[in-house]
Amino acid sequence: MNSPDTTVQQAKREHTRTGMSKDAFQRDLLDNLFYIQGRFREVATPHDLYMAAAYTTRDRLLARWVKSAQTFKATHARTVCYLSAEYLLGPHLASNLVNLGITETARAAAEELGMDMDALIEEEEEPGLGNGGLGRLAACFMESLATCQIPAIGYGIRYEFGIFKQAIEDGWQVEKGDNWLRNGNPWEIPRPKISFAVGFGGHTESYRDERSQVRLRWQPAFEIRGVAYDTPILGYGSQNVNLLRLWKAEASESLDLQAFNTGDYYGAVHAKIEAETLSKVLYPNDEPEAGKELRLKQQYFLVSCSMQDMIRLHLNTVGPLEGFADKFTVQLNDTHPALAVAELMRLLLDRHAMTWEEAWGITHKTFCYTNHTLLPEALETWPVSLFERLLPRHLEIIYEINRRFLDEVRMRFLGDEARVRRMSLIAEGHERRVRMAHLAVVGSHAVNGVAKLHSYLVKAMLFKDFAELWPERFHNVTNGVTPRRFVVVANPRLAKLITETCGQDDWIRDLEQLRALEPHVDDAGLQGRWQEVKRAAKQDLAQWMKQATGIELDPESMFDVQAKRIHEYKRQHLKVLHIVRCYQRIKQGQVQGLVPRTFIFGGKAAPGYFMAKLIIKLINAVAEVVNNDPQVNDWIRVAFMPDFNVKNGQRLYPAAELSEQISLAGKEASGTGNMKFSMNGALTIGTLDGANIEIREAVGPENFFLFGLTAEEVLQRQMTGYRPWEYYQNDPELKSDLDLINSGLFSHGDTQLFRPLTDNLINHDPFMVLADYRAYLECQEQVDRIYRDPERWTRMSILNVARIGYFSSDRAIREYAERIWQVGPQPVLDTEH
Ligand SMILES: Cc1ncc(COP(=O)(O)O)c(C=O)c1O
Repeated sequence: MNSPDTTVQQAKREHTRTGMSKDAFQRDLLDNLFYIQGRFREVATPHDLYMAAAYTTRDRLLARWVKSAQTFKATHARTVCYLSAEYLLGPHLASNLVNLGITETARAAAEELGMDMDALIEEEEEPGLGNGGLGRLAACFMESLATCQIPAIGYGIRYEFGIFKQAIEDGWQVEKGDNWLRNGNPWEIPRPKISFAVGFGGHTESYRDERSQVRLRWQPAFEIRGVAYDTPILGYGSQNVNLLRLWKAEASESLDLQAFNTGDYYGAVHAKIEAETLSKVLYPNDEPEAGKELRLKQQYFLVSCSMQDMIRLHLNTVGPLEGFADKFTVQLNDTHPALAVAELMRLLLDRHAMTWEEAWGITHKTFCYTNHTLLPEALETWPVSLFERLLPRHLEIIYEINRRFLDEVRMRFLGDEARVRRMSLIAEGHERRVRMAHLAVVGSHAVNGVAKLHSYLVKAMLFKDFAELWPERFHNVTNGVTPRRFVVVANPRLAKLITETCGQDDWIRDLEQLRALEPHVDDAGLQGRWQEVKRAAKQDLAQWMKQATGIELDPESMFDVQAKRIHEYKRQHLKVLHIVRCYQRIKQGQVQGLVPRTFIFGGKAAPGYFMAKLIIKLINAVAEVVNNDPQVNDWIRVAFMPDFNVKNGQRLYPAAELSEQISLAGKEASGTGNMKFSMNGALTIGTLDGANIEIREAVGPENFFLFGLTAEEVLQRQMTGYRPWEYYQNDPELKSDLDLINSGLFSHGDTQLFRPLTDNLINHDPFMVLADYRAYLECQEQVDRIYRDPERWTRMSILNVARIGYFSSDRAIREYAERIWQVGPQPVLDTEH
């Protein structure tokens, strides 16, 4: 062991701000506390300490970040630009410490100063700049891109208010503003000089250029500025740091000047405020809200800043724009940034004087598009009239793209005008609308779905006409999630056990290596420790839940969890019916075969989605009765975790034993929560939907609880006529469960409260809850049977983890890199340490 003297000297010798030893970290933590927070140890609040720890960690990223930028510039590295309206990042501190490889060092440094690193990590407010799966996928992809050493820039919007915070009052969801920047954000670096003007409104006009060619240009009515805020995204075990560049809206200087000069002080300030509303708030819906002008403005703001930035970078590093598509490949995360196709065309045509053919050649080679949903209500369209008013030049460009595209369709499919109408970028009707998905497909050279079944349905149904025209354009890349955040950070006990069992921690970088667990699956020692790890995580969650909600969970019971956005297609109400069935059976003394269970839900409902909010109320109403009935609460309890976000997800995944993935087959594109649960040793009860199918194949059908209609059967029933009331009438238990919900038992005598939900199920049931009810109950009985055999259950749990390696986002990123982006790694060399 070093003497104190020598360690202090070592720390001094180590670079200030980048030294990786405990002493260097400690010294810099105190420095940052003093020089950034202006505090000393005795008076520092937990928030001051968190800020100091965050800056100390960020300092250690910056050298790698600068090195990465230098490397990518010098090598002219091909770069992936990920365009996404959402990034659901989760807290940075713990994840950056893991990726730097200094979690234990930092912990020890903090401990010696009398600080608890876990408490500091808790202090961080997460940037909730996304709604759910799509935004979280973007965050996993950014981390995996850096881990796979692929140069990348993530472009998005720096919403001042992210996804609302959910509180539960009287069982109902109440939304609270998410002022996440209130206490400062130590992870971002503002770049006031990287800023672009974004126009709106006005008109287009023709003029003659210097070669007397007639050209078009746009004279916007007003402009807003987008200013870059950069966050470094570090890869695991690599020096590569990628850039997340988020745009904040500000008033343009010209607007300022005009208004102030005319003496209209109030008007000037007002205009400034109005400009800034553009990046004020994330739309809290999973689906687009029809006709919301601000949302279209946000989308254009994102793509205009991002495409202008790429062109700036290209001109600064590579030169002439002819090679743009060799330098950049741009991934459109759903249709929200699809306008980028028209914007790049505009910039190349109007600003850089290219011909249509030149500009289209580049644009088409640049873009790739990921589809995320088959739900018709989620397919974005915008009224042509709104485009005319806000983006007149883009509308002209879209019309021209459409004209040329439909000519191609007519040539290929002679006389098939119905097909032409179906494929047009413009939907005709009483209100003409721009189909953003069609714009994305036509403007991209690659289109992908996010799980095998989904990609198949994208080709066979959603974009059937397009797949017939361009079959080579369609791909599948099954989603993945990062094991760093969702195992190493979220579940350190499990990570330690895996590392000890496998004899190394290479699995963190190469998740397929989890296979090394498999030979140990019958080892009683491992099984015992595996159960211990799960029990400890359940106790942690129980403790948190008690403190957050007052609800007592029994860690000896099975933790059965459904956590995801609340949506009818995800069928949280199917799980409620199961709870009501358990309740009735226990009340009637039929407890044979039952296993004590804790039913845990988490998830937000879109603020305007009445049925989803009623489902939350129903869950809490059932919870109130069940949890307060001593006759049943030894057997079952129900808890709703408020404010399901990334941070709370990290509490849930490690503690879950049963993962509920029970959407109606054909509706869930992929799901990523399913992967996170399984990676943490939960067994899945699920339908053949989204990535469940591939998870089941990977972990083995015998280690997965399957039930329900297949996507094909769903289609057949829809075609032959689905009659939910027949299930209601013919299944006495189902009838009695629905009747009990309407009896007022769960609603203090109110027999009408849940009627909209139950009536909808009995009469319409668009997501076939009643058709799958019986199969679900039977499958749950099988779950109980196996849970009663802990050895068997644990074995299945270990096998789930051992075989889940495919669902790492590193694998997904490698597939994109090879099949879609044609981009390779560009390692950044460690020259300092
Ligand atoms: C906060 C949050 N919301 C939503 C999701 C998506 O869940 P699912 O894929 O089950 O819909 C996730 C994770 O995958 C998440 O972390």
